[in-house]
Amino acid sequence: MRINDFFISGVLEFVPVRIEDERGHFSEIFRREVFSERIGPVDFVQENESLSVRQGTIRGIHFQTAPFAQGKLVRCVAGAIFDVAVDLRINSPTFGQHVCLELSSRSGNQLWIPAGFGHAFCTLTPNSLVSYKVTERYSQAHDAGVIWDDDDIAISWPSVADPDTLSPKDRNQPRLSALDERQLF
Ligand SMILES: Cc1cn([C@H]2C[C@H](O)[C@@H](COP(=O)(O)OP(=O)(O)O[C@H]3O[C@H](C)C(=O)[C@H](O)[C@H]3O)O2)c(=O)[nH]c1=O
Repeated sequence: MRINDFFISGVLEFVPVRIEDERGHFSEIFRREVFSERIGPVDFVQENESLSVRQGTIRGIHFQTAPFAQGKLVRCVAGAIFDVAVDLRINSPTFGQHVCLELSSRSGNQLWIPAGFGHAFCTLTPNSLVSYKVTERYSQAHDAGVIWDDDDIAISWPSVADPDTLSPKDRNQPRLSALDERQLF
């Protein structure tokens, strides 16, 4: 497992080893001891899957507020996505800054996004299937977000990004500057 870090502390890329043979490949996509050596003890309590049939589908920027803030281990099982993690930790020196990374079924890479971050992605292919483990269960009452094209966060979305694909919820997310500190981490 190769592990890469970024300029924002806590966010990591995991790239599992693929053992190829004439049938295809085998890969250990998660082994707790490898993960906890680097991240510390985490308990994944739920795993999600989302299929986006259209290239350019934008989902997010989402997070859950305390006490249901989620760490997420994200991978793209089919297709490819432009994945984004936004630092929403109030006291972080990189507050409001983001990491973006292509996740794809071809590379098998994964992004670890700690609690305290917003998460969003844009699909780069049709029928992109995203699977992610989370460290807290879903709580609709704690589901929150920031608008995808927030000026202060200033994500350079890929040219295929299509705002027409936004869910009604995502069309109406608040700007980062409009969020009350109690809604953040
Ligand atoms: C997240 C979630 C949603 N739902 C229900 C709520 C809605 O009825 C339906 C679709 O939810 P939503 O529109 O929030 O799905 P996405 O737009 O894919 O949101 C996700 O995408 C971004 C990128 C994320 O990182 C979050 O995990 C998550 O918010 O699934 C559940 O039943 N359980 C859940 O854990």
